[in-house]
Amino acid sequence: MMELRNASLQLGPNRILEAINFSVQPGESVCLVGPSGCGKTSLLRLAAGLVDISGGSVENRFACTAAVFQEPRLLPWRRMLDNIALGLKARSVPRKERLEIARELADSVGLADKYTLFPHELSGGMQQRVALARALAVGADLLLLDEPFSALDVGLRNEAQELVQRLVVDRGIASLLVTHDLTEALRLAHRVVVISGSPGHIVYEHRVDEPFASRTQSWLYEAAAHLLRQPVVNESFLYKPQSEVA
Ligand SMILES: Nc1ncnc2c1ncn2[C@@H]1O[C@H](COP(=O)(O)OP(=O)(O)OP(=O)(O)O)[C@@H](O)[C@H]1O
Repeated sequence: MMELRNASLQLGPNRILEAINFSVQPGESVCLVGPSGCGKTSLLRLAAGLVDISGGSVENRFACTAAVFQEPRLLPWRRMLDNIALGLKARSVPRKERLEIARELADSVGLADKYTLFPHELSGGMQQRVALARALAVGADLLLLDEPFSALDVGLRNEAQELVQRLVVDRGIASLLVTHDLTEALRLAHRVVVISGSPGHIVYEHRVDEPFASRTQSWLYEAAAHLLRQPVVNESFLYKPQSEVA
């Protein structure tokens, strides 16, 4: 599992996060939601070990953690299949084997006919799917996903959420997903964690007991409306950082 205990983060003069206590269990899908600037990405970076914690502790006992960011961050000079296989190369997996794994993953994210294309020949949604396949290729048991669908339009977003559900959540890969979209969180999470304030802190946690198969569009809207009726959640979504207050 991965656990943050009383974690805080200070970047330069700014106190970004404070008193963060939460964990991700094996196979669990946790979604972090909250208004822009509340520190969701910073929390993910803490979890990924990309920034140093300022107080408290972060412990990651997962065997392999991989991340997918807002931008796909593919290597422009590498073909699609080689981009998926990148992490395997770093782990010295022989070329034949890594291409086999990459092909299988390319197929599972719906890019079977695009093996030899370069990133600039792929649409934004396709590039995002390559990034997801690349993270899955290394056999991660914890995936950190930072708003991977935010740049996609509604139809593609729906498709990408379906992929994450099928390839990550249903396969029992633990995930920590940042989004500012409550319905997206409610669709994919076992647990939704709401962050707000400055410094950012956890204001609400919500376990989602509805089976994934029953989370229809109308259920999602209903569940989001229910969450937004909780005063602390409602306030957090109305919250504006001091810098944005006129
Ligand atoms: N390197 C840094 N130095 C100082 N402050 C930073 C740094 N990186 C981020 N911040 C500040 O930390 C706060 C939280 O930023 P963060 O990107 O984690 O929020 P977020 O909730 O992910 O926002 P969004 O939803 O808009 O992506 C912001 O006020 C931001 O300006």
